[in-house]
Amino acid sequence: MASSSTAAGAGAQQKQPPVSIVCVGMAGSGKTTFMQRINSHLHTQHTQAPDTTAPPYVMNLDPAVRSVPFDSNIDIRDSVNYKEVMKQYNLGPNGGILTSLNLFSTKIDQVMSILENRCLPKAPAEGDDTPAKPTTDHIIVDTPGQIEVFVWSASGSILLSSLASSFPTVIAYVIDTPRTTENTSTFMSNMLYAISILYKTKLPMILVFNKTDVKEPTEAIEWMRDFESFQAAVRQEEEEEREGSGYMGSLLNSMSLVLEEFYNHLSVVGVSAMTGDGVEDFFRAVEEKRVEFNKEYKPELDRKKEEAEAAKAGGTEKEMNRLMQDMEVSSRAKGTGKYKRAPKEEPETVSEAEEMDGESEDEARWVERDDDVPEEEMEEDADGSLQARYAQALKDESGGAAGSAAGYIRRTQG
Ligand SMILES: Nc1nc2c(ncn2[C@@H]2O[C@H](COP(=O)(O)OP(=O)(O)OP(=O)(O)O)[C@@H](O)[C@H]2O)c(=O)[nH]1
Repeated sequence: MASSSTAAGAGAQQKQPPVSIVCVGMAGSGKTTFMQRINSHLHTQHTQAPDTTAPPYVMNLDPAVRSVPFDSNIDIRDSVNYKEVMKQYNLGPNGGILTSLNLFSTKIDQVMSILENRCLPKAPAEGDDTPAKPTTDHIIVDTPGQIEVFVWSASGSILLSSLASSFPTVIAYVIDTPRTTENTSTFMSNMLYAISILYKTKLPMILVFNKTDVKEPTEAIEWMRDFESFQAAVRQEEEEEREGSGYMGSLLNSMSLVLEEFYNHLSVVGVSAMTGDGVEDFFRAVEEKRVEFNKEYKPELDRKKEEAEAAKAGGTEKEMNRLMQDMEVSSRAKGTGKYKRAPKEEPETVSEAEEMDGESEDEARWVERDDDVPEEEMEEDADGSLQARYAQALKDESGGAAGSAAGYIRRTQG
């Protein structure tokens, strides 16, 4: 406990943003029990060291859960009624969860501003040297048991990327150890699931082997660290005819070689959400991943964000230029704006007509609207106000995060 509390306390004094821990895992792996355990661990820590630690900020993103055994600061069920969504849109359970998440993610702007307000360290008043008391050091997030609905949906991506853009974010992939280590193929299936989540979310991941009170993850960890021991287990299963054909065995063997690189990117801890065993190891891994996030993931995320913003700004500018070109052409053609035509004076005498013919074509056809107005002001008046209005309209169209989130969902979900 000492090391994790020290890390949390030191983090607070340097005014680091809290780390957000997103718990994902298959149904029944023990996510909710694990959430309850880490929540109570952080509360106990805060009771013991109130000046250097803070209780966590808790979010529940599972719309279908009937009751959660911990208090949530933000609960998706407060904004979306899962049962109503199913009824109204005539959906099944998974469609209901997906649509509820989609509806919730259209409010991501509000959610993020609450999170930032409550969880980011406040800047001290000028001249105030006292170390800031942490608001919170951890944001913990529970997700639906249907992992694919969360990880593979547009709304899941929006929620995760929004979190990661404001806070160091870590995925805690909770695994049911006794079931996963039943045999090599179940183990491999679970690892492939983890790999798909790692590559989809592009966030640092901790493999949490849960239920260690029932079975220690020693075997699983050995399989990850040493592919030869995994291959030996595959051979043994084949000999015992536990796992069917040789084809399956050679596939598993090849996979174990391929996955070696993936395993190197992970932190692995064994915990028992039931007894609390291993929770300190988990928080040590979180601190490691926080550092890794800031060093490796954040620069990449920032680069992507800048690229997206530049592309958006570039796109808007291009649109604006095209629009302005169109406007110039049409105002030239129509004789409006700065190309407004002077009312044509009819020559009253032949000499007047000759004089008028002698004027340069430009002078005769295109005259400034008001000679007393400086040119820059004129341009602004003629085109600028319109330009500003169009720029505003384009800005409005591209929308804030919520607008773009809604658009993104519409586009990706059809
Ligand atoms: N023995 C043991 N049982 C556990 C542990 N953690 C969870 N369980 C049990 O596993 C079952 C599922 O736990 P939950 O926390 O509901 O799992 P979940 O992943 O949230 O499940 P969903 O809500 O369906 O996604 C429950 O019966 C828990 O009591 C543990 O560390 N040890």
